[in-house]
Amino acid sequence: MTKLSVNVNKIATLRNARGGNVPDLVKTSLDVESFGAQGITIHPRPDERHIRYQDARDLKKVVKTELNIEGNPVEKFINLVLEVKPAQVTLVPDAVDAITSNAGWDTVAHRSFLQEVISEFKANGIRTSIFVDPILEMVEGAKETGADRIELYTEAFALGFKEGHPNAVKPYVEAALLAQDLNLGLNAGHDLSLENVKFFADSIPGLLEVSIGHALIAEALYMGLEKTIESYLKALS
Ligand SMILES: CC(=O)[C@@H](O)[C@H](O)COP(=O)(O)O
Ligand SMILES: NCC(=O)COP(=O)(O)O
Repeated sequence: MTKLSVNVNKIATLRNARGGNVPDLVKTSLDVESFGAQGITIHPRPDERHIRYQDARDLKKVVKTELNIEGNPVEKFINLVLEVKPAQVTLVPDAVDAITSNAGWDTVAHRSFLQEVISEFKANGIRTSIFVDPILEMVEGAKETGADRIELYTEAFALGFKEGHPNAVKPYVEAALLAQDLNLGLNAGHDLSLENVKFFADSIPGLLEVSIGHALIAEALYMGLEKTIESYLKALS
């Protein structure tokens, strides 16, 4: 079974639009858990435009499933993760001004930096994952960094699938098989939705976790959060 970690960035975006505490990120995250999601993902960006660093501290106190913190390991982010000690940290090489994550790591060019950061997180008992494109050399490079898992960046799959090309999943299957051979755990995320997630999860061997936010929150506008999460859990079972 693949676990569902709900990315609650968009709840924070909505809250920040008015400056108060509606919707309440902590309450929504607890509801998400009570509806059956097996994890909560947050991606604090340096400008704190959605998730604030304080949100990570607040969520750590109450999340009973797995808290996954994603982000670019700049000093401020590293310090936050070491303070909060989530179940998992996912390293994403996003530029400060990026609208959203738009590429995986070059795990060969950044190997020694990633090795250093990962060993510090692991020494603090935090599971580590690296966001990568489905490129075999990058999966091999991720193994060399000492990471526990990789998260496959699924935007290209989502786009191909939407345009009627289910074979867009092929590079992901190959990357997943290599990850299995290398004994690297496998997560995936970005632009997954109720339309594509079942096909993706059924195609990918050894998929441990998907993190989904943007589409899930948009779908919940029509279906409600509880029913939407139920639909994802069914698709992933
Ligand atoms: C790592 C990743 O794929 C992202 O999708 C992400 O965490 C979402 O970030 P935004 O909510 O800022 O678009
Ligand atoms: N790691 C991906 C994630 O957390 C959510 O991405 P998206 O569903 O908002 O595109």
